[in-house]
Amino acid sequence: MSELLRLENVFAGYGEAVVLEGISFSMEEGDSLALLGRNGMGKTTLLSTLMGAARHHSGALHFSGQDLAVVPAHGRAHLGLGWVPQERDIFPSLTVEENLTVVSRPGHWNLQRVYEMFPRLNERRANMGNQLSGGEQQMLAMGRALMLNPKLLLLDEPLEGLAPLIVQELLAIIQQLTEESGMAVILVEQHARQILPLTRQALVLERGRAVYLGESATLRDDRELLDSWLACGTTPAAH
Ligand SMILES: Nc1ncnc2c1ncn2[C@@H]1O[C@H](COP(=O)(O)OP(=O)(O)OP(=O)(O)O)[C@@H](O)[C@H]1O
Repeated sequence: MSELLRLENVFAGYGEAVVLEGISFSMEEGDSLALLGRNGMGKTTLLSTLMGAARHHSGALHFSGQDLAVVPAHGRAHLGLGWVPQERDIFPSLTVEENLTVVSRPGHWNLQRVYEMFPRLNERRANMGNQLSGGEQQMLAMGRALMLNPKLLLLDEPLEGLAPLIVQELLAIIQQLTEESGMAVILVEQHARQILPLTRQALVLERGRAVYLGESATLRDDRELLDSWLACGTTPAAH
């Protein structure tokens, strides 16, 4: 496997404000990373920095052999970055199928494969984006990102606010993506216990700094670490 993403001592934020301080990690092709931390610790800012939506101040940012810092935001999807933002941002007045095809690029993921992965979207293919439940919107946002055939998929709190049954359905799909698809995935979550079993490595942010970078399995088994950084080691998962 070759290296896909490398951050070295990255500082980033909004305007002059610095949110991320000295972040370093790397991922290989097909790798998976759980990006964890409590509210406001910088998880979304890290994804936004990769997508060019937050301001990169300093430090090396390499993706797929290129210096990402010099690639404008609009060119990053083309390079192979797929983003599913927390807000989902689906097009409300387009049908499910139009949402999926409007941004597609050739590759393994096509309409048929996306419908196989998300049978609910197939059932709803003629519905408008604004006629979907929250869970269906999340599926559509993920399906649309897959249609771009990214090398790295960024999922920002995909389970947020969804009913338990949908959460279980999405967790099974995310597991297929992280374990079988060959695509690399960064998964942002506040509920660490649900996603640590699905990812190879984990990065925990605390006020914009990395306080843990290592195997997800190690973090999963360490209640003390989970409690101190995430306050979730001994409490039941929220969903
Ligand atoms: N557009 C913005 N402009 C200025 N500051 C911002 C902006 N977005 C986020 N911030 C600040 O950056 C810090 C990190 O926020 P961020 O959204 O990255 O955290 P997070 O870990 O993703 O939290 P959450 O789980 O609530 O989404 C916070 O202090 C937040 O107020």
